[in-house]
Amino acid sequence: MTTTESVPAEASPRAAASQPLLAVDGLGVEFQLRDARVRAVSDLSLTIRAGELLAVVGESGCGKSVLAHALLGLLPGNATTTGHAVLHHPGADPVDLVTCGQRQLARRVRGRRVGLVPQSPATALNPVRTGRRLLAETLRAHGRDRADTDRLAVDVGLDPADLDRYPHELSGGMAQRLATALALAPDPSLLIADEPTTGLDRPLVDHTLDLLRRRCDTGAAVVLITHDLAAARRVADTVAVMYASRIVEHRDTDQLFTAPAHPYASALLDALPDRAFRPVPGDPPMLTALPPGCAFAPRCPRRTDTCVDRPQPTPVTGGGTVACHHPIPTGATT
Ligand SMILES: Nc1ncnc2c1ncn2[C@@H]1O[C@H](COP(=O)(O)OP(=O)(O)OP(=O)(O)O)[C@@H](O)[C@H]1O
Ligand code: NI
Repeated sequence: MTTTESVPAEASPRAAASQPLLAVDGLGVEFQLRDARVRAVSDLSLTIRAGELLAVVGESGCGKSVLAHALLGLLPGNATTTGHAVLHHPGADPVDLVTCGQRQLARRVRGRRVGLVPQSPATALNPVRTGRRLLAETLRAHGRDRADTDRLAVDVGLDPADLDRYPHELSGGMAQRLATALALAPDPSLLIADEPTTGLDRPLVDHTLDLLRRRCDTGAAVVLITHDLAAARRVADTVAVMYASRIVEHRDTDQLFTAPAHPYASALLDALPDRAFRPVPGDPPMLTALPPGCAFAPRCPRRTDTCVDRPQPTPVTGGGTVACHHPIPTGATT
């Protein structure tokens, strides 16, 4: 804790939840291909607070993983990133993750203040080291006790004996849990978990989700990227719904699930087995040829001529934002 902090570090998680940790403003990512440009993230703005678990949901290819990689400076050379993503940290200067450069990201941010559970962990693990060695090295690099390896394994639902295996000896689900343990080892203030429950059976899915929730309850923040809307509902405080590179709705979890405002969010919820179990009609657009207006309009039952203009995110009664010319009335009173 520093004397300049207005909220004491030992404040309750509820109090900590008022501190902005990451402020993303106008983030854009474009990939240059030989004969086309892929617009993977467009004008994306959001704030994540300490103690908050934000779920990012949306159909395959809408830009969720690119968003994660942009925040960590992990995009390939054909990517151009614009906008800002300012990470605040008690007792340290804020860092703009978009403009600060690879050196700062590597030395001060990646795997320290911000941890990533990658979407395909099996390929991200060093093949010539056992899980125990990978974990012990990460712990030591961050000044933590190597003996914590077993505790971290148990935390993520891994049998400590499995830490003595090499990555190729791990099942997909085991590699997934090891990747989560590696991301947690430095005790990051922000954890970005990209589909962290892939390959896990239901009890381990719930175990992982509860682990992420507990991290937030002790003051860290988590971005959970997931296809699993039930998972988002179980643990997230807020949900950002992405469609074709943009956030189209960002609301409190209960409010979104009770009364979605964007027709796409509503269609996603209707696809759930315990609701209408009806897939979202039509296909998402190519990110190489996004329309100038609302990208969902061709699939949208509420579209009108107005939708040829791009809708901007606007506040929803009761909190949050929706980017739609014809949002579904949410019924909220204040
Ligand atoms: N290096 C790259 N070069 C060109 N296009 C890319 C590159 N990486 C990703 N893309 C494109 O960016 C878009 C967004 O990809 P992204 O991986 O973020 O989707 P996603 O929402 O994470 O999907 P999923 O749910 O399947 O993981 C896709 O159209 C993808 O093809
Ligand atoms: Ni992805």
